[in-house]
Formats: sequence, structure tokens, C-alpha cells
Amino acid sequence: MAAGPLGEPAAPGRRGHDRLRGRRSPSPPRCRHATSQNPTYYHINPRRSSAAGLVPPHPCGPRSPTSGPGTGTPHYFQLVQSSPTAPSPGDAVVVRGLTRRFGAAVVVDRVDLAVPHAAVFGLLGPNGAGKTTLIKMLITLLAPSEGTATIAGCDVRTRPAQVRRLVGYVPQLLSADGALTAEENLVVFARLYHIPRAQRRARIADALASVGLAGSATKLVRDFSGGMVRRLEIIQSMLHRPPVLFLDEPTIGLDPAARHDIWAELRQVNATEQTTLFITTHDMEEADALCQQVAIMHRGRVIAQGTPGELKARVGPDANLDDVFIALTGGGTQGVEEGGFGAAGRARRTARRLG
Ligand SMILES: Nc1ncnc2c1ncn2[C@@H]1O[C@H](COP(=O)(O)OP(=O)(O)OP(=O)(O)O)[C@@H](O)[C@H]1O
Repeated sequence: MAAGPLGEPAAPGRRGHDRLRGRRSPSPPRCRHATSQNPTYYHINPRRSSAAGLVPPHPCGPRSPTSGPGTGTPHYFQLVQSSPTAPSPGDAVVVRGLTRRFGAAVVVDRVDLAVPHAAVFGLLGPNGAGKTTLIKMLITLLAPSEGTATIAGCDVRTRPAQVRRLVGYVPQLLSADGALTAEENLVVFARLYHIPRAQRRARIADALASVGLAGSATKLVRDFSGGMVRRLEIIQSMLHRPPVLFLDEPTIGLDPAARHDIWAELRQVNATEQTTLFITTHDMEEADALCQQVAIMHRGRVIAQGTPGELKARVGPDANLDDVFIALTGGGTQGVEEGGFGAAGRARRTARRLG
């Protein structure tokens, strides 16, 4: 059985994921790096992307095939707090000196990050640290004050339309419309993304089946459980097949069973589609379970990054990521005070609606 970059069994027959796997093309393009761990590499058509001037998120290039995502070997994420991560040509996300100010307040402060293609990356940090603001700049919802960011080689400032085609976004607040059925929600999204009419029906059916929602396609979303809504939002955000998916607190307000279901879905998407996942979370267990690389943000700065194992080893032999978080951020005292009433209110509303 094939295994994904997370080292998890790919379970090809599970809830229709084999259909997802096969949907891209009759013979998915492969390269010499294709292995049982990474069965398909080209997520976006390399000819189309080079014609569009994009750098395809592909491991061919200077990176050693014995390091990087899926190999269990640290790539260039290192335990350095001050040195920026070195970008690589195939990186899905590259951020350099990215800054965002609101008036006099510097909310994101000269952030440097590089996320390899097909990695699962976790951005951690107290309320108000600037995580959502950073994501909003990466998906072109917010203009940077300074610095640069690219998605699959595409600059967020100069090529926002292309970037929007390359990213999916599952926001912290619920985005699905409760007054519509699951299918109707997906149709609206398919139209927004100009998915050809002839492909819509099959793509939506495939997507619903891939997360076990085929039987609920015609049910109103307001009657869904929180876990079902999140699964719907994930497939909705991926309907246009973006190579990079941003998820802002994907399991907020979910019970442990639903949370584990979402983790399984995300692992599956990462393994079968080679989708790069960029996740924010306050759940350190989630970060540890899902992410190959994490960065901790505090007061707008990235103060540490590395694999969860590297960060834990730095604090002590028995440390968990909670200990790391507390050691580096001072126990999250930035908290609701600096996250503000709005942030606390948003989180509670989301938790209530999902719960
Ligand atoms: N449009 C805005 N105008 C002014 N301040 C803003 C705006 N958006 C965000 N902020 C402020 O920026 C800071 C960072 O907010 P952001 O939502 O990015 O933090 P976060 O790390 O995602 O927090 P949480 O974990 O609570 O979601 C907060 O102090 C917030 O109040």
C-alpha cells in the first residue's frame, strides 16, 4: 500500500479516495522522483505552469531526494530563530520580510518562511500573534505593507489573480451557507472558480464521495454536524484543485472524534493529491499529529521553526509542544487582551456554530 508524505498508509479505497486519486488525468505525469511515498508529483500541469511563468511545485532541482517532505529527514527548516529559512525553487510558499501594519501597529513583522511542496506546515502562536493576517496576505485578501511572498513561484503582489487560482482557503469563520444544500454550496463555488459546466457534476460528486458526504449531498448544511461542515468546506476549497491549501484553525470547536476525522481527511488530501497544507492551530496535539514543520509566531514575529521533534528536544527530553509553546511565548499571555474582543468573539462564535 502506498504511503503519503506523512508516512501514513494511503488507504486508497477509503471512502472513495481512489476516485479522487484517479481523477486528475488518465495517466498522471510522473518523474524520476515518483516513489511509493510520493506517487504523483506534478500537481499542476508543468507545461501550462511554465507557460504562465510559474515555477511548478516540484522536487526536481537542487534538493536532495534523500531529504525533504516524506523522507522523515529535515530539509532546511532548522532550529534557528534569527536566520531566515533558505528558499528552494520548488517551494510552495516563500515569504521574505513580510510585514503588515494597521496604523501604527505592526501586526506581522518581517516574517521569513519557506514551505516545501507537499509539506504539512503548522503556524502556531497566541491569539493576536498575526497568523490570520499573514495568511490573508498570502491569499491576496490583504496587501502587504512591506516584503514579498510567492505561492508556487507566483508573487502575491504582482500576480494576485494567478495566486488565487493556486490557493484554497478554509477560514476560521464558517464559509458554507447553511441555507443551501451541500451540493448547492459546491455549485456556487464551482461557478465562482469558472469550473467548466461539463466537469462540474462529476467533480462535485467525486469531492462529496471523497469525504463520505455523498449521502448528504441534498441535505441543508444547517442540519450538518460541525465535522460535516468542516469536511464540506475542505472539499469546497479544493474544488478548483489548488496546489496549496490554507486552513485557519480547521478543527476549532469540534469534538475529538470529528477532529480525528478531519485530520484523516487532511492526511489523505496531502498524501493522494500532494497538496501543500498550511495550517494554523492552537491545538498543539493537532500540530504534533499533522505537521512535519511548525513555526511559532509571537507578536508578529516568527520566533522559532523546525520539526515538532526538534522543537520539543530543545525544551527537554519529555517536553511536548505545549511546553514548547509556553517556553517560547511565555504561556500565551498575549492572549485575548492583545487578540482583542473581536478575536475572542470570532473564536467563540465559530465554536458555537460548529459545536
Ligand atoms: N483590519 C484590522 N485592523 C486593525 N487591526 C487588525 C485588523 N485585523 C487584525 N488586526 C489586529 O491584528 C492582530 C493580529 O490579528 P490576527 O487575527 O492576525 O491574529 P491571530 O494570530 O490569527 O489570532 P487568533 O489566534 O486569535 O486567530 C490583532 O491584534 C488584531 O486585532
